Amino acid sequence: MSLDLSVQHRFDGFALDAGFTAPEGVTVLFGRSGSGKTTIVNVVAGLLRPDRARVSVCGEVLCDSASGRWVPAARRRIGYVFQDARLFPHLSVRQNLTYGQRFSPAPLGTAQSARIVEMLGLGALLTRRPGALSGGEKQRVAIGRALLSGPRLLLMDEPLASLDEARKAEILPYLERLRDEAQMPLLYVSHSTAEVTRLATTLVLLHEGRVARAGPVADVLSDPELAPMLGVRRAGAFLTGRVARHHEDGLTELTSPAGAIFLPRVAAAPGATLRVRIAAQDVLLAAAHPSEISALNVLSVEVLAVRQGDGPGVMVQLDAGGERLLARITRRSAEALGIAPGRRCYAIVKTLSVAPFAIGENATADP
Ligand SMILES: Nc1ncnc2c1ncn2[C@@H]1O[C@H](COP(=O)(O)OP(=O)(O)OP(=O)(O)O)[C@@H](O)[C@H]1O
Repeated sequence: MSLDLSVQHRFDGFALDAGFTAPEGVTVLFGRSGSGKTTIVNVVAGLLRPDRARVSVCGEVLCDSASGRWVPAARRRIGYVFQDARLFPHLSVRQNLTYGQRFSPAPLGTAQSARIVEMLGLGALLTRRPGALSGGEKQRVAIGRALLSGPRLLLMDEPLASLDEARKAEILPYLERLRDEAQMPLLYVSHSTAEVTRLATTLVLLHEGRVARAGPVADVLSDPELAPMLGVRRAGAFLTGRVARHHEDGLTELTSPAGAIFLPRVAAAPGATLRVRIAAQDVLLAAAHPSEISALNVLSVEVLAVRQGDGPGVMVQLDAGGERLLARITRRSAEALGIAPGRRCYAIVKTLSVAPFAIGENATADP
């Protein structure tokens, strides 16, 4: 079950030339404004007929300019969730949910529909009108409506962008469940590194209409060569860890291949596996194990690569027990500490620098 895509298209002043494979799970299209994310989504949906393209979903060719094949949007069996929920205000949640089924070539049956209503927590909302729903609830209905039409692929174009932080936090666990249970590719456009960390299985980094890099999210986020495209302040990798215990002083302790990690308390139960995003600029490096220091997270690491920036900073890629971290330090410090590939040192991560929104459940990792 995958989406395979290659597309070339020109607008006045913009050329798109991109190709990638999106396997099951969430493939996030990430890149600056105007890098071509929505154009790609529109080609996959069948809303834009490009100059040249080949798009196939689960082996079925939907568009092939070489042979002239073009399956119209309505027959593609693709679900589309937009930034705004676009529900019908005069219909109940139940009627909104079933609306898409009327036009679908393969709508879900009653049992599967009930399963999706349960997965998205919509049971208690079925008789309400959209006007009586929060933004997060509306988006859950929009996702449910897309799923009930029986899609082979779900397209989500910044589905959280119109929500505040509280509503985002409310809907993310549902998206995680969808990722882990839907057994289809989800193509997801986002500007948010927190969403990428939390949801992505695969990351496609777009830069000026081209794929700068595509691959497993941990590999792409920890590549120091890509940091300039992400922006040095936004660059950072993540560690996966398992909740070991909640301490009485408000900290949660994770065990990870990199060592123990302490976080402000998270809601996840002991045993849950989490991804913890660690921004490169929040990591300090020390040649020796520091003593009498306030930071709780001190990880033994090995330098894998060093990337020199244009300014005074360098981006250092680190191996932490088999996982990858990035640290952004000054060139001056790197020279003083002898930071070079193969050098063993210590990465210090200030406990409270790990933002709660950046912590997500990750059913696929098993440290
Ligand atoms: N219908 C159109 N006609 C002309 N130019 C277009 C059209 N649609 C998009 N473009 C241009 O193509 C480029 C890519 O647009 P696209 O919407 O795919 O970018 P994006 O990465 O989704 O951006 P954003 O993050 O701001 O939504 C932009 O320069 C945009 O102005």
